[in-house]
Amino acid sequence: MKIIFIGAGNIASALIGGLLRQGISSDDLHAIDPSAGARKRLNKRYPIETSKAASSIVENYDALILAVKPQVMKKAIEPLAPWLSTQLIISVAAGIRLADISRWLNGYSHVVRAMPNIPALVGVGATGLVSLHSADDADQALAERVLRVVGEIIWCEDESQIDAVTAISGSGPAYVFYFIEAMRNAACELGLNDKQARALVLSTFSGAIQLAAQSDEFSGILLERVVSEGGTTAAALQSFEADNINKAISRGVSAAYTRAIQIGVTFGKQ
Ligand SMILES: NC(=O)C1=CN([C@@H]2O[C@H](COP(=O)(O)OP(=O)(O)OC[C@H]3O[C@@H](n4cnc5c(N)ncnc54)[C@H](O)[C@@H]3O)[C@@H](O)[C@H]2O)C=CC1
Ligand SMILES: O=C(O)[C@@H]1CCC=N1
Repeated sequence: MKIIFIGAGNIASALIGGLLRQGISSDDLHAIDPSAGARKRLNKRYPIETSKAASSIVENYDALILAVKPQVMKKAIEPLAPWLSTQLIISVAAGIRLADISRWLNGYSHVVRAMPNIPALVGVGATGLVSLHSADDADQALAERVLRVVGEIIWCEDESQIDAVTAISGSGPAYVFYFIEAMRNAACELGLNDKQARALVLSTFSGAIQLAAQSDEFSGILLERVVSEGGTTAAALQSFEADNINKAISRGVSAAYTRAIQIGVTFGKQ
């Protein structure tokens, strides 16, 4: 399974790191990026070959992962068209729709959209996938093989669901890091030092997540187990409710979803 990345930034780096950690050979990976800085940063961490522009080497790979920003996608992929025959295209860009990618590649049919997330770096990513109707079983099987290496995958039935995946698990690690930072700051305000705060907050997140994953019960029931009437947790939860934190999270996720749709519409007009 030979994979070439178009774009060598944050998500490409997480996927490359994850693939290498899970035993994919560095000889089977390549990254193209016009930025010398991006290539240098990648090569500092991973010993894979890189190039500054697309060339006929694209023909030697089974899958191309498009990992550029949505606004430069058209410009980045148009030069690839002459070297495509049966290779699978996997776009990880937020919003950019399958039909537009196919059109920019002169009607190329082997296209899948994937929305991974950065825990892929440590093999525990979550990826949603959706394919063009014209993509065949072999395309879907290869996309699954590539992304399963770095974590869980789910298939979406229609393309609008991938925008929901983007808002939940694509952007989601940032929401979790935001909550972690807020808890760390709160711990320090209460007099714990930064080392203590980091240890307690990370163990609490990791412990709660493992408990929820290993339990048959909904997280709402697990939450109730922590709450004592008139106790400390109840005091915190009443304060969260008064601040409408639940609604604020829902509004934030909706904003991400709406933005994914806007990105698709705006940049798909090109
Ligand atoms: N960062 C994340 O957690 C996730 C990002 N994504 C998607 O992945 C894409 C990339 O995001 P990041 O890695 O965060 O951005 P980034 O800015 O870190 O990386 C993008 C890279 O593309 C390169 N690039 C620009 N023009 C190019 C061209 N013509 N050919 C090849 N490379 C070119 C840039 O030099 C840069 O290194 C976006 O579309 C984003 O929606 C998807 C899932 C998660
Ligand atoms: O923020 C973004 O647009 C990308 C998509 C999901 C995570 N990062």
